[in-house]
Amino acid sequence: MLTKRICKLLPAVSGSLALPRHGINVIRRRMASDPTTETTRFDFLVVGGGSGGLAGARRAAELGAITAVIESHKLGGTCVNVGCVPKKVMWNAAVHAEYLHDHSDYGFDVGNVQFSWETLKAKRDAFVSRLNRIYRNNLDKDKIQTIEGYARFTDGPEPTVEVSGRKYTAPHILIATGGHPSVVSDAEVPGASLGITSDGFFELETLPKRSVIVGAGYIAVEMAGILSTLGCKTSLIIRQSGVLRNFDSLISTNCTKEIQNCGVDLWKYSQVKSVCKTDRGLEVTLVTRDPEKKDNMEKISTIQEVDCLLWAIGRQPNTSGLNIGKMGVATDERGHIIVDEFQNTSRPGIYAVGDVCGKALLTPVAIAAGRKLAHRLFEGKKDSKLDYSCIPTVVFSHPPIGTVGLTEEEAIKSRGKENVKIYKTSFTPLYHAITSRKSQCIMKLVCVGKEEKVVGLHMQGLGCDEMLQGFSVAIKMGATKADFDKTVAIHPTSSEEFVTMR
Ligand SMILES: Cc1cc2nc3c(=O)[nH]c(=O)nc-3n(C[C@H](O)[C@H](O)[C@H](O)COP(=O)(O)OP(=O)(O)OC[C@H]3O[C@@H](n4cnc5c(N)ncnc54)[C@H](O)[C@@H]3O)c2cc1C
Ligand SMILES: NC(=O)c1ccc[n+]([C@@H]2O[C@H](COP(=O)([O-])OP(=O)(O)OC[C@H]3O[C@@H](n4cnc5c(N)ncnc54)[C@H](OP(=O)(O)O)[C@@H]3O)[C@@H](O)[C@H]2O)c1
Ligand SMILES: N[C@@H](CCC(=O)N[C@@H](CS)C(=O)NCC(=O)O)C(=O)O
Repeated sequence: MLTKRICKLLPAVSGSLALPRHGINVIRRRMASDPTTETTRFDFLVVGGGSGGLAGARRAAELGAITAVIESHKLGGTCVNVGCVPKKVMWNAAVHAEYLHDHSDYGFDVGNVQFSWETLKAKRDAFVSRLNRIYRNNLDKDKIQTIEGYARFTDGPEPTVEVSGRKYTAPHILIATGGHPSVVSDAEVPGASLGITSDGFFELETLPKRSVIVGAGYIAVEMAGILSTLGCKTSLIIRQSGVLRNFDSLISTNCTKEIQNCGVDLWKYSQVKSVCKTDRGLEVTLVTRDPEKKDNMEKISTIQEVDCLLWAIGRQPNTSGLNIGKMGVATDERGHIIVDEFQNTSRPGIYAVGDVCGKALLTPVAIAAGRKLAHRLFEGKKDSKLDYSCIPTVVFSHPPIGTVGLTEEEAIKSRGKENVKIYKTSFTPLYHAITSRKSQCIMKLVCVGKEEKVVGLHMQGLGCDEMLQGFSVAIKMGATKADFDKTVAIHPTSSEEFVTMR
């Protein structure tokens, strides 16, 4: 069963493994060590063995390029080790906890159910370690050299990368070094370093009893939902009135409600003022200034006996140690590498993909950009580039959110209010017809022009995570509202509402 699941996650494990077409002799010839400079040469040198780097490297090798991947930590990068994969395991566990509440309504007497975080963590860690090994095997099978260590650029007649005193070069070097969680310094918030980030969340050995999460984005919403649903008293501290403020307003408003519906204690218009350690845990002092209240007075509150303070306030690119400034690789004010639509940096022969570029920080985006680049460089497909429009994304909240394309606000801004037509609905899914626990399903279609082209689709509700991919295909193909209406509904499902909206 596990093997089957891994294969689904990693198609190449079970599928045919494409070896470089030129064979091993060519590898010897092109992966040559220059005895005068002791620099090893490849066709393609990839810095970072995460989603984008691995995908780009493997596609390049398949297309015949002699390739190496440099990784300083664990193969698989953020997604495999401290991101999507372990997060989804935790979300699945939380979904079990939710369903447990509904079992008696569905006629099951499950008695006194015990939950072991320790068991879950051990199984999750074992799975992640297995993925690390699979990725290593995949690289070996594809004849891609894995170089362990931290890469740093050194300039010379050509861009060169140094790892543990050894030098490597290639006519094409890809930077796919991802990012790391942003932190608040103790100077900004005294005691801030007593907290952890999402990386630390995956190291927790026991389920915290009392957690405080700071942030209003994907990670804050997902981790607050997981902890609260698994039984930890959880407070979420947000600076404004709602979470996910960059999402469509319907999603932001509804998710802000749902997060409280799953037991999270939400502190709006609040920020952490200070943190201190007591013998009963952390004491987190908050400052709240609520503009919705008449007096709008600053209020100071304290949350005590906190055993997990988690900062989830965004991510920073891994560029500071690369020495790329001296290479003529331009970065923005936050350190993200600036690339054009073909992932070219400002230095010819050096490219960047994934989180390090700071645009759409999602695994499939990094993978797709890496693969498109490989086709351009090693298959001569000069127009091969990723189209960054209409990228579907799911937030694994409770219930999950699915969203693709323009928000209502973006459509109005770009097309004018008179050219935008909105269809929306809100209902209680049939699953909840007989449960005392309820969650809503909300849906919105954003259409533009006379033809009512669907340019945005936003939803939150049971099953919305798995519902999104198919609708994204239709929207990418340019479907109109009439195309949606022409499609016969599937009953009884929540997704049918999208083809019967009026
Ligand atoms: C908690 C969390 C949950 C997430 N959930 C999802 C999700 O559900 N769905 C989704 O699509 N995305 C999710 N993401 C985002 C996703 O993980 C990233 O977008 C994706 O991993 C980016 O891939 P990348 O290749 O750009 O970088 P990474 O995967 O971060 O890989 C970069 C690699 O480069 C290595 N590296 C860095 N510097 C050097 C150096 N100088 N030398 C050698 N190696 C170096 C790092 O060790 C790392 O392995 C999540 C992220 C987090 C943090
Ligand atoms: N399911 C998924 O696909 C998934 C899951 C996890 C992560 N990711 C990716 O990883 C990225 C990083 O996730 P993230 O949640 O860390 O970042 P994020 O989604 O960018 O959200 C961070 C939010 O935290 C708030 N914030 C920023 N600084 C703050 C501060 N000093 N104090 C309090 N709040 C602050 C901001 O919200 P306000 O401005 O509203 O205050 C900001 O939008 C995401 O953007 C996403 O692309 C994807
Ligand atoms: N469905 C994906 C593969 C699954 C996937 O996204 N895997 C993540 C980690 S579990 C990844 O980073 N893959 C990099 C790679 O497959 O090269 C694809 O082939 O595009």
